Amino acid sequence: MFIGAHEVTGSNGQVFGIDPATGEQLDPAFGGATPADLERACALAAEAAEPFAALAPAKRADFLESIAEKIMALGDDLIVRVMQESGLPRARLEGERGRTCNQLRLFAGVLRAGHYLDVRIDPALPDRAPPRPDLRVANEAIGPVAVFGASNFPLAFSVAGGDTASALAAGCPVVAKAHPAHPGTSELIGRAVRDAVAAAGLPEGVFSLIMDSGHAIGAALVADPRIKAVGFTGSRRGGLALLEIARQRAEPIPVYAEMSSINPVVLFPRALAEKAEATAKAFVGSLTLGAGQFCTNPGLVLAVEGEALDRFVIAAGEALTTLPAQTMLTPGIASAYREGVAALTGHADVEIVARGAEGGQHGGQAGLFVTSAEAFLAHRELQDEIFGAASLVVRCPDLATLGTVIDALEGQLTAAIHIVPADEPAAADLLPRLRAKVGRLLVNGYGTGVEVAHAMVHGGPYPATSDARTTSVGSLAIARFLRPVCYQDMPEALLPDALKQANPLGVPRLVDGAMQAG
Ligand SMILES: NC(=O)C1=CN([C@@H]2O[C@H](COP(=O)(O)OP(=O)(O)OC[C@H]3O[C@@H](n4cnc5c(N)ncnc54)[C@H](OP(=O)(O)O)[C@@H]3O)[C@@H](O)[C@H]2O)C=CC1
Ligand SMILES: O=C(O)CCC(=O)C(=O)O
Repeated sequence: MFIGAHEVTGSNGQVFGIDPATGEQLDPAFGGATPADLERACALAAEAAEPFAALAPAKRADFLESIAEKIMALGDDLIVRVMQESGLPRARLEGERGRTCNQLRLFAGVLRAGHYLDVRIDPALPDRAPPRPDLRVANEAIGPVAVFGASNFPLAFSVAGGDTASALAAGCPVVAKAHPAHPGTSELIGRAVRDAVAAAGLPEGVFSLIMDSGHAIGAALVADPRIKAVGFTGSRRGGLALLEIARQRAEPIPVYAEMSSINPVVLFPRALAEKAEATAKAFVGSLTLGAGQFCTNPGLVLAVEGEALDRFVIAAGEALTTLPAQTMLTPGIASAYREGVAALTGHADVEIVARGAEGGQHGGQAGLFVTSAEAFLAHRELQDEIFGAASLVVRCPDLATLGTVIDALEGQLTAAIHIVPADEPAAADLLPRLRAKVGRLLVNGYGTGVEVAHAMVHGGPYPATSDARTTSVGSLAIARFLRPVCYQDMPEALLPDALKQANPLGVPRLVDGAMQAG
């Protein structure tokens, strides 16, 4: 672990990585944090909060870029360890490393551009009746943030992933809790961040990495009064547990939890008639990407029954049958997947369309299933997330019933519609109902492979996330860790640089309601 600058082997139980391909326990043993380790990490984070928040944005940008450089400098040692701990293939992990570093660089750009500060100045109007005071507002860091690394993206959603990058960009110290599925990866990345903190001459409490051999330390981290927000990606049960801890604190805090989503894909009739087979092939590619271990995985297909949907189902089934099983991330995730699929196959109203090949100790065998709209509407459990490469096709008698199915859905990260121009009137009717459910609507594609960009939303209504107003991917993610602070009639010398009259940071500002470039 890294408790500030210090390398610490915890003495509170042990955490081992497991090679999911073989089930073999990987050396070395990592030690779990003691309450004293956690206390020190939180105390250091609290000490670092003010100086880190006050650091010039351009310096924080340099720091984020330096983390990216240090991650790249880990070279193949990093990739080899992540492969061992996750069972994910090299090409995917090299891509994920690139995404992780680009995410850090994206936030460096955000800091240099300055829009994130959302500076607004309403100059005093002393002659108005009543007089208006001088009002200046800018976003400021919320304080230390707890980040829970996700199992399924050991780099891009983990120790130096999107939550950490956006919190550090906002000027918030981070106490990261490693996911126990990849302790070795977490140590390597943690060292890169710790070294970047030292190289930038920042207070050591800007970053700590803790391990937990059970739930107690993670829970105590969320409960610690010095922590002001939490970032989490994982199960609904885990996210809700952390939300409950945060709610019961003397000072409740926001928990930004990204949890479960089945990402409906709506196949409109004309598109289905024109391109059922090609759509099915692309669908199976997205469904089985990374053994289906994406929260953006297309777990639900909605369409009007008929010959065109039959063609889609047959083509998707044929594509899926030929696929080998893929090693899942952990023994626990593989068995949860098998249980989820068993519940579906045992359901009286669900038919099996096709299964992929079996294989491997923790192999995920892909599956495609079909049910009726009537059964889907009657059985709420049919929309539970099955984390892995399983999807359910819901045959609807008509578009009106398809709309009713959409209305019955829980909140989702994404929904995809497949259309040709002749479907647009029907799509226009259903879009408002879909929009009410999701954070991102996409056309003729699938939600897997989220672009890290300024206009991305990786969020959505509960249970996709705990706060539909936010995103965990893309530059808007920084907003989760900022809060507006207004200065009224503050003397120039006491104002933060972002709000000084001469605009020393050169940031864009809304002055008396008019936008001024930086
Ligand atoms: N939709 C999605 O994006 C994802 C969904 N999942 C789902 O989650 C299941 C389990 O996967 P996993 O990644 O381990 O997700 P979990 O939600 O179980 O765990 C994620 C992190 O939260 C911690 N945690 C969970 N519950 C608590 C608690 N009550 N108190 C304190 N800390 C807690 C875990 O710690 P520890 O493990 O040490 O207990 C871990 O660090 C999968 O089978 C899948 O169903 C998983 C990943 C992504
Ligand atoms: O699809 C992606 O690229 C990201 C998916 C994701 O956020 C997740 O699985 O947790």
